[in-house]
Amino acid sequence: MRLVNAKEMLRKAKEGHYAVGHFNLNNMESVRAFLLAAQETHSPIILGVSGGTAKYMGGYRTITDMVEDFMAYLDITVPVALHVDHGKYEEALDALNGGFSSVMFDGSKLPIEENLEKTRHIVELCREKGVSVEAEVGCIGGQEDGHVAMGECADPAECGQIAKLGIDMLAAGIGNIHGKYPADWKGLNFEVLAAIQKAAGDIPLVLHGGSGIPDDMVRQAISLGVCKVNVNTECQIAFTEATRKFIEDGRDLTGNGFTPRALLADGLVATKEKCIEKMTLFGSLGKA
Ligand SMILES: O=C(O)C[C@@H](O)[C@H](O)C(=O)COP(=O)(O)O
Ligand SMILES: [Zn+2]
Repeated sequence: MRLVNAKEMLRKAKEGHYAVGHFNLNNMESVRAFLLAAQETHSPIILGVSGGTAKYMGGYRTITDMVEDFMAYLDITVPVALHVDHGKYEEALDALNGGFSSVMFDGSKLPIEENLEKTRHIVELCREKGVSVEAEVGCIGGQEDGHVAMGECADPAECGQIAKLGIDMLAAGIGNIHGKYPADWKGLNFEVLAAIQKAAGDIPLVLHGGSGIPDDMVRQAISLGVCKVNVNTECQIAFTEATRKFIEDGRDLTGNGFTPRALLADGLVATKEKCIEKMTLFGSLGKA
């Protein structure tokens, strides 16, 4: 199966009251781990690529070719969307030219008028190529410049404005943040989430910062209209901890003692298991 855009998988998720997992790629092992997890559980999946990952992995075209070739090699038959994550304007255009099937343009740090104008333009370009579009309103913070944000909430009126531009999904702050949540985090704001969904009509909503949110909050968010949940940090931790344990147990010294593929094998398995755990929580198993 070829890459698909995220429109149809999110429409089905909305109708079926579950969410599709968005998992960030970080290296070749993560490509393999997420594709195998989705195929094994018969789940649709969205593979997210940040600007940093695009640079690390050789640019958007290289990643498109790698994912498509892996899909053919592993005989992947479930729907897979390849999605720019938090794309700046130029990154969104590069990914569009590089064969991505879905694009997030993140104009949330711009004045709202500029965010609307640039999102409108990205939507026009993506429509021509059958590529789905995610927009963002109300900056979703994280640990930046040594300061841990506590989670901003977006303005539902602004969400209503951007939803009218023909986007396919909307990311809006509801108290969620990227990375590890601080101990005194107040939780998701479900009143704001309900108001945003009302303002955005039937546009599927996206929950960023999906690592570390208590399961019951994730379920409630899905029941209120979240159809895509982004996860990166928990998968990175799973990979790193498993790899560290492999070394600390001295297993890297078995065999010839210097094989990189063996060194990374446990990390791959741990990433796949974490992905399946999250897809189970999101309710997407068997929905491909
Ligand atoms: O960290 C990235 O580069 C990707 C994230 O911003 C992603 O969009 C996301 O929201 C995942 O959040 P996390 O699970 O808290 O890392
Ligand atoms: Zn994010």
